[in-house]
Amino acid sequence: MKLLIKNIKEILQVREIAISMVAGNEMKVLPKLDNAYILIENDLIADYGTMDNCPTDSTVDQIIDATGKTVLPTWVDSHTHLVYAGNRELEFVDRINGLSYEEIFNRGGGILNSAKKLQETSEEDLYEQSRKRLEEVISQGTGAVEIKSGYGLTLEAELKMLRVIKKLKDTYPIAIKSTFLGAHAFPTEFKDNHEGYIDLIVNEMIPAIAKENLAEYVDAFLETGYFSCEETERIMKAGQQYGLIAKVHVNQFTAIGGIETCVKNGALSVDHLEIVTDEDIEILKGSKTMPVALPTCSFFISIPYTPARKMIEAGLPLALASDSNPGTTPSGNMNFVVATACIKMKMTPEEAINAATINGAYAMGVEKEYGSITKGKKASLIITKPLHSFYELPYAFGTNHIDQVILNGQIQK
Ligand SMILES: N=CN[C@@H](CCC(=O)O)C(=O)O
Ligand SMILES: [Zn+2]
Repeated sequence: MKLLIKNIKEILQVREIAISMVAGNEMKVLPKLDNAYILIENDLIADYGTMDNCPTDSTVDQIIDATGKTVLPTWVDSHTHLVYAGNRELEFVDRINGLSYEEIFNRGGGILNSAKKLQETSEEDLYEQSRKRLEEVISQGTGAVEIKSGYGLTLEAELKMLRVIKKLKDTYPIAIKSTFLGAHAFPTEFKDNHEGYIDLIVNEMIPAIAKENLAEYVDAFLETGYFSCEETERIMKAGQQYGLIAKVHVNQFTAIGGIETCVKNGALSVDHLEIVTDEDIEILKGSKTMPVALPTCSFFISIPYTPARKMIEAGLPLALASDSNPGTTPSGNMNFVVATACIKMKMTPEEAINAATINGAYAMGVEKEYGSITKGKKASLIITKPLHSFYELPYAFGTNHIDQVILNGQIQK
């Protein structure tokens, strides 16, 4: 099957030679091609170029005329919790009325509230609720997504979440990576027995998950009041023994040395980073760990934004992800993530698009297949409506600019 997209006004993120990520000043550059075509063969990008070299219509099976439109790789959302049960609208109103995220958690709300709901929800119902959110983000241009467990907090409920993620993976053309986040919060019964819960994670949950091959990554909420550096380190090390690489929630509210712990343990990414110290930046500089910012979480719960300018100017890479979850970011819309990063974090559109494509792909280990327009990569593309320029994507932040989404060569409805 050959699909030709022709008369494209501009193709963004064209990388003739595959790269794994961009850092520092390189993030300002978003290579593009004007008046161009892309040829898709089955699920892959077979070729691209300017219109003077476009293949003739008779050599292909299907043609899309993209006159006036922009084509870019689908978003890569490397941090979500989009499998969950119910929602937390009441806590949203509690926060409007003055309670903080921390106060709500201390009253038994927050993650524990979502865990209670999920434990009472059947696997079928959980799948049904979650697939709607997955379909929504696909229509919003996401072509690869990481999904975490962490609203189960018992062996049985964590397995239920991970099986739902697996079923989504087997059913939809979007690329999915799965992360075990049993260390999201201490269940009430382990409130005063942290060691007991870590023992359960290390001795029972991780081996059971590995046996069913249900996760690629392991995560923890490394934060004051949640998991300490030492507790997280124990979990990362246990994960390593089963081939699970760490991707960790860290520095959302406080800096307690978590970034150093994660880098030391070979974490693929450190995510949130609303609070970042100079020392953290130095530690990240010498590492292969991708920092990941979640600006729509900052937006929704009114906490500081990741200091993107400072980090990029120090030479670091940065990825952007949605954090889609019922508590701090009930949205998986990567278009809004990119716009928020430009508007609130002062990232340029070029930096933000790099962060939400190739750097996101690195942060979830799919950079060889996704994140750029490169021959041989998966044909997962966004075709926009006609735009004045691609700056309109973050500028007109409330407009749906997406005309069509193609995932692995398949046009989505
Ligand atoms: N901060 C930790 N975990 C999620 C939120 C969890 C929740 O409130 O349900 C996050 O990344 O923001
Ligand atoms: Zn998260």
